[in-house]
Amino acid sequence: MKFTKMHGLGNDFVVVAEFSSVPEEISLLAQKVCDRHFGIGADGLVLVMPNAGEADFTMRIFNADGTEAEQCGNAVRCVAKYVFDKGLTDKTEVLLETRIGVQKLQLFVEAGQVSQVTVDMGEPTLSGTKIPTTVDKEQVVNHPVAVPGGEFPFTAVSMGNPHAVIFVEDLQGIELHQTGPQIETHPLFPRKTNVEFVQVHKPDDVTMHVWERGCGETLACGSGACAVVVAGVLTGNTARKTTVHLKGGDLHIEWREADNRVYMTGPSVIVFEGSY
Ligand SMILES: N[C@@H](CCC[C@H](N)C(=O)O)C(=O)O
Repeated sequence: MKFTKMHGLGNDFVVVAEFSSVPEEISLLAQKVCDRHFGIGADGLVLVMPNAGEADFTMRIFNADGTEAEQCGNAVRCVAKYVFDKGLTDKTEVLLETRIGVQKLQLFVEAGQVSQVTVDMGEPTLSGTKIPTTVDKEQVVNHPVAVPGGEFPFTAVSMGNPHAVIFVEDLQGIELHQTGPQIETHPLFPRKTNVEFVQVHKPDDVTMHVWERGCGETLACGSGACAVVVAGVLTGNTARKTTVHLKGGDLHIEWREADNRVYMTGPSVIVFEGSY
């Protein structure tokens, strides 16, 4: 199987474009290739496939534990670079079908290669049961979650996948590897959740650390950064246009008032090619 190793701000993926549909044993394949000791090593396995409908391509994303995610902002940017840089398209506006629908990608090209991508990440879902959480409210804002590591007020946002966003005074005081998995698997979240801890420097400038569902700590999470800005606006912590600093670099996020959609801009990188 030919693959391309890519990353979006250190959130890394094995990208494969060899299949026309999802293979039966995809969960096992994802676990094997993502293993950092016995496989290639990645946070996720990404399939790029042809699309039979209005979109240009189809993407599916599988976490390192073999579970399928509905959405992945960093992987979407990687796919944009993959299809353009490899000559599968010459369009700079690409339609990509993911499990949450067709996403529009704007590609910025420098010297014939994609350097940055803006992704229309769609409208956030805020209804507690739709995210899903077990909290039956229109919005779940600063709701308490109690775990052995402490009690935290979280704001729940779905960007197609679930996120629990927690604003804290000092990120250094957070034991991410302890509290992350405790919140990820808390009964409040029937399909588990991604967990973002955020420190606000200025309303348009925040730092986020992320514990991802199905992967553990990653260096960046695109859908998570979008959820952070939505939660930031709902809680009065951030502006609608905010730079989110992650361990792997920066993302520029805008939750646009005019259309209620979230736009994410950031880079993606090809690291190497191989066969497995
Ligand atoms: N890193 C991704 C999100 C990947 C999926 C996530 N772990 C989930 O299970 O929802 C991103 O950049 O959005």
